[in-house]
Amino acid sequence: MTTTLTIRSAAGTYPVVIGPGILSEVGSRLRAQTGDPDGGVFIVTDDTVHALGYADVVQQSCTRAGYAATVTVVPPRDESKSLEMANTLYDRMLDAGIRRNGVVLAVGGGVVGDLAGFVAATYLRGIRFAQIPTTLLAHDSSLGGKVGVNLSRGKNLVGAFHPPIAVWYDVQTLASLPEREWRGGMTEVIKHALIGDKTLFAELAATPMDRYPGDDAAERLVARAAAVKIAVVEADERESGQRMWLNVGHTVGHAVEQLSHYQLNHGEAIAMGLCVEAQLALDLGLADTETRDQISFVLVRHGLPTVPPAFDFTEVVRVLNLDKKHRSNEWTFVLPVRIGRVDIVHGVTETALHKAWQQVLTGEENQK
Ligand SMILES: NC(=O)c1ccc[n+]([C@@H]2O[C@H](COP(=O)([O-])OP(=O)(O)OC[C@H]3O[C@@H](n4cnc5c(N)ncnc54)[C@H](O)[C@@H]3O)[C@@H](O)[C@H]2O)c1
Ligand SMILES: O=C(O)C(=O)C[C@@H](O)[C@H](O)[C@H](O)COP(=O)(O)O
Ligand SMILES: [Zn+2]
Repeated sequence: MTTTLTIRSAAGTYPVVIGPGILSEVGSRLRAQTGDPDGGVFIVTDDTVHALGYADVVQQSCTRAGYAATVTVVPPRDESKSLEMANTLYDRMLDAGIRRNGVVLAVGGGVVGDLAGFVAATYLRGIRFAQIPTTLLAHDSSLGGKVGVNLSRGKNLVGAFHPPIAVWYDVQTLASLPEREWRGGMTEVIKHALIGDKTLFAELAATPMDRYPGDDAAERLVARAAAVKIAVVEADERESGQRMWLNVGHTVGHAVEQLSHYQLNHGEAIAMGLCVEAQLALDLGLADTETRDQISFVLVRHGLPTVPPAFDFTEVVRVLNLDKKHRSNEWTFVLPVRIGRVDIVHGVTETALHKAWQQVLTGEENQK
């Protein structure tokens, strides 16, 4: 079985193909979509994914389809999402003779997708790229065209909106994901359910899916979560409003992820961020206790952490001040109001956040 969704973007409509066995079809799909075998194919992957052979399968399929394809491997995880690594990739692309009509293929998780997409967005002022996700979390990162790298002072502070020409998602790659990475990806699935699919949220609360559930179930799960993201991105591709919804849990979560020096994975940090932000929504009178508790319940059910490390709160504020959603003099958060609805809230104060942060850290919220 294969599910095909589409995303309408200002740059054109692109397919999101989800199913088993897609890796070995990438070359023929690329050929069918772009028609030309010129310009070169530049495949980016990380060490772990490379060792699993996924990039080689993609490369061989490209060669069969008539492309000159090279594979470049970066170290795994967020340390590779840097301007330095982007610079290394530009050099490799020049060495490989990649032209303006070349294509970058990102074979990996969100790190490879964000990095390779950023390089594609900027090399020769922008060339085409396709996302070939291999993590559950990448059902989120591969859609919508946000690409970028981190600076030492903050996450995703340099980037672009550069939609891929296609997302080819082979769910069979998810079978090799370590459970911790599967669970991290579940955070974004839960986030999408929270934003726009109450039925999925209820199903996740009733039945944990804390590891790879097999090809068909994985395909259905990815397609349902992706459908929420696609609807939001189509309504507001450049994040002038509604797309900020996808940032629920991320104002606090990104700060936690960075302050952990990326020892927490993105999904773990966002799970903690969701819990603090759910408490904040309750404190501000925007959500009720049941909503807050449902959110932490479903996260715990999927083996996710809900309490951030006891970072110095002034450090949290320092990092959080650089969040891209903030307006000049006030903080902007996206807060869960009820299951199926999040709101953009301007003017959140440090005092309010500190109270919510402390409550989650000390477990005091459980007494309320
Ligand atoms: N652009 C967006 O819209 C968007 C959305 C969400 C997250 N992100 C970004 O995505 C990144 C997190 O993505 P991620 O969680 O996929 O992390 P990741 O890319 O670091 O992958 C997680 C780990 O899993 C390994 N891995 C990948 N595929 C595997 C497989 N099939 N089998 C075994 N191991 C595998 C990787 O080598 C890595 O060690 C963060 O940088 C986050 O900021 C971006
Ligand atoms: O696609 C979006 O928009 C998102 O916000 C998805 C998030 O899950 C993702 O972590 C994204 O990278 C956050 O972007 P940022 O603009 O907050 O850096
Ligand atoms: Zn995220």
